Amino acid sequence: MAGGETPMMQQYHALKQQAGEALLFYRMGDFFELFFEDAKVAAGILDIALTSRGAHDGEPVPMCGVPVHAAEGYLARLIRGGCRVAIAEQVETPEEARKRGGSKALVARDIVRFVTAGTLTEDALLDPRSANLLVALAPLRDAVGIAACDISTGRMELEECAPDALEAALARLGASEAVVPEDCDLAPEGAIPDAIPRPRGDFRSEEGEARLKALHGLATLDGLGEFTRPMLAAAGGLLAYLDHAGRGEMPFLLPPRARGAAAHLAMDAATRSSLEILAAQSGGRAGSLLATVDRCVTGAGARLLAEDLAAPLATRAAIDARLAAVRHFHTDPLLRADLRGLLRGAPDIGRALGRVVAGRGSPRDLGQVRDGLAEARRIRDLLQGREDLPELLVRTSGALGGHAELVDQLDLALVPSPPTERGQGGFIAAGYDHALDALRETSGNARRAIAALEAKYREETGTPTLKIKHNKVLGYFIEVPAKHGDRLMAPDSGFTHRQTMAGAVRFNSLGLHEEATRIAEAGGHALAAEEAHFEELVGAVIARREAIAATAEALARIDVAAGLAERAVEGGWCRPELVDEPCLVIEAGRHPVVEQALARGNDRFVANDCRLSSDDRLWLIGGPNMGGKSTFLRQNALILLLAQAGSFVPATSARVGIADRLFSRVGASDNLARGRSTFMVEMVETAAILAQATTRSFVILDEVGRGTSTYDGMALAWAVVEAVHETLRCRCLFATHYHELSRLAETCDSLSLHHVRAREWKGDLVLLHELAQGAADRSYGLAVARLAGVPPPVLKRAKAVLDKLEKGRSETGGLAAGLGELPLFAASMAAAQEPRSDGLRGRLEALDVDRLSPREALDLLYELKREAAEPGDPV
Ligand SMILES: Nc1ncnc2c1ncn2[C@@H]1O[C@H](COP(=O)(O)OP(=O)(O)OP(=O)(O)O)[C@@H](O)[C@H]1O
Repeated sequence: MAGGETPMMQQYHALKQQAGEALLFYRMGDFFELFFEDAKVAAGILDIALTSRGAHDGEPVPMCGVPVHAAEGYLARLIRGGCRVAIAEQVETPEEARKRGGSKALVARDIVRFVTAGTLTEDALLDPRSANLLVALAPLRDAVGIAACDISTGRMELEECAPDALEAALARLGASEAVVPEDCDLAPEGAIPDAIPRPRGDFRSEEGEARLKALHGLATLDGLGEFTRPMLAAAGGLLAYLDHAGRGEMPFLLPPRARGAAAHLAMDAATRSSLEILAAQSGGRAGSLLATVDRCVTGAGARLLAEDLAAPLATRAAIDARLAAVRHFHTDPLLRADLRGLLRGAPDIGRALGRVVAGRGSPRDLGQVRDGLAEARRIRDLLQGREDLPELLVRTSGALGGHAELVDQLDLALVPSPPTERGQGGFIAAGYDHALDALRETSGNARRAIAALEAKYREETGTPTLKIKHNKVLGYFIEVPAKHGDRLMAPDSGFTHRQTMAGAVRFNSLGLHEEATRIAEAGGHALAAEEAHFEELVGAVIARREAIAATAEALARIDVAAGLAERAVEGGWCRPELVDEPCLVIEAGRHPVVEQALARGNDRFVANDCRLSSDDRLWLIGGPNMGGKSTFLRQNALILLLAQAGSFVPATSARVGIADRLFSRVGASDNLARGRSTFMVEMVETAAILAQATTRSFVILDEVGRGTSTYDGMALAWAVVEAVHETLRCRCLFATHYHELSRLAETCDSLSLHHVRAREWKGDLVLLHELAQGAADRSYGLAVARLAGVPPPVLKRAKAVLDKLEKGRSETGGLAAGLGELPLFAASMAAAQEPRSDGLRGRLEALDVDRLSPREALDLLYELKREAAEPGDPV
């Protein structure tokens, strides 16, 4: 700290040190000020003026500021800009400071909260249709614990995964903020770009267990589920960070749930992005599967749907339970319409509750809890009056009620539309508290008395322009235009002069003072009474927080089921049949996103069948560019994903064998940001499939190998198809341009050939988008190029080159000449794995170790080593 620093700057620097990397919002009166680098960063992001104040080390101090009343909007922009903000408030009034340290004393300030992307609860800062997750990662031995929470609704989940599955787990969660132990290098590059390092000691399992027990007042966690050490270590890191961010004020957290990996369909980051599940590859929600499927009428429903699609299920009973609920709403349009009507009016009680429990609730939040719970009860009545309700709906509707007492209390206590500001009062309903009513009556009477005074003074002074006004500085006062001022200035007028303005003079009077005092006193007491009621209502809500959160979750689940039913009716979707054997039999399947896009242009989507089964599990699909190969591949992956998420699917019938993992590699996309070439990405992703897929997986591969030279590409594609067929033995759709691969059908029993149809008509290419049996008869590259507007001279030249190449092919047998003589994949794998026999191995095998003296053993070891190092030795 510089020696000549003002006390304020000293205080600032001390706070900034605590704030660390976060921008420091330093409260000064009605503004939050930022200084030094913080000011430059904030001014840049917020596009506000950068000024300066005083000097530090002889240099002017850069400064910018935002008004406190508008701080939320600025905070939102800073958070979106990737910043974290520490809020330093004045923790005493200037009067208190003066009392404490004399007239020049500096008001004490302290950081009261860190605002970060993962710790938001404010409505204005959150997207109503997306969850906002904070995650903590704890590597422990050979596993990583993951703790994830959404403090806007209190949901918390713990899971554990292998380090190489971390990237996929993070891709599923899509957290807005992550914390990790300092000096840990588990981050798969780029997966958690801005992870915040926190003290290692926070990430200990004992710490996590102790914090969870303390938070939920439990002696043991056994009742909540089975938590592993890595899970608890991650929970420790998460809770410690929340404690730090809230400066000891913990946000709302429900008891954590353990997530088992086997319960869900696993998908890695590349699969998620290529299938465009929650976001299109262009970045936004528009064009994603979620956007096409989502018909939820509440924000909470939309959030739950996103979660369902991000983590589809892998157990039949759980999927069937969801499907039965969707079917119930699907077959009953009236019920669906009524229900959705009620849901539409239900406020987001999950998030309102989150704010209330975090101590940031407003009267409006209490009103939302009241209205949401009342609506939930209506929905329960609607559902529970019905017969043959599926089990999931019985269970969820059971969580909708039980709040009658609280709703009654809130109903009586609050006005119909309570304000977001609680400082002004006015939210407690008349009739709830007689003393409060009396105080309001008093101030109402006094207001009327003031109006009467105004009339009286006008008459007495003969000044019809006399007015009684009110402002923050003077309170109530009497005002007359300057030219009438003298009349009231007279010593015996009964008025006392207060202020002379350019065109008016202001006065006080005894009568006015008395009434004003009555108003102020009654008003102050009324505010205090309302505040006390607010606290008591908040207490009542907090006491039932877990039941309210369960209601919020039940409402979301019902909204998702009804929304999926609505979507199914709209698109003519069917209920899939889930089975355990590995098959995928889809009749007239469609790609929901492409179909919707085509419909906008009045184009029709051509539906196609898919029939994968144990003895026909690999389809090789050829055909022209733009023919619809990628679309077919993806639509089947999406149908499987939707089915396992518990949704109806865009097909006339679907029999889906439950998959454990879904892999999608569609096209080779550049990932320059991560410093890998197109082909490298393609191979890394293919390697991941070959390493991880099981017989229960479903894989779609689109033109693997196209990112390199023809020979290399075809050779790789060939070997990958063989490996999928022989080793992985999983269901797979494989699109390719390499005609030569069709020869694989001769050696691979469970592989069949298919193509997307096209026709040339009067020299033009007609793409039928229709899938047919058999290999593609020819390629249509030149025809597609013509369609795309490649100039005729270029096409003509290409045609000449093509003729020449084709002639060469027919003479030599082409690219695949000689491949027929290749040993089968299984045989070549067996050869590769056969134990190598050589001289060294032979000598070692023949050795009787027990009969060697130590000296002989050592000599022999030297000899063997020398032999091993000899050039040309096969070891
Ligand atoms: N079944 C279908 N019905 C109607 N239109 C379709 C269908 N399938 C694909 N299309 C249209 O054709 C376009 C190209 O489809 P797609 O990308 O699947 O072709 P492709 O065969 O994979 O092409 P390429 O080999 O060039 O990658 C799509 O954007 C869509 O507009």
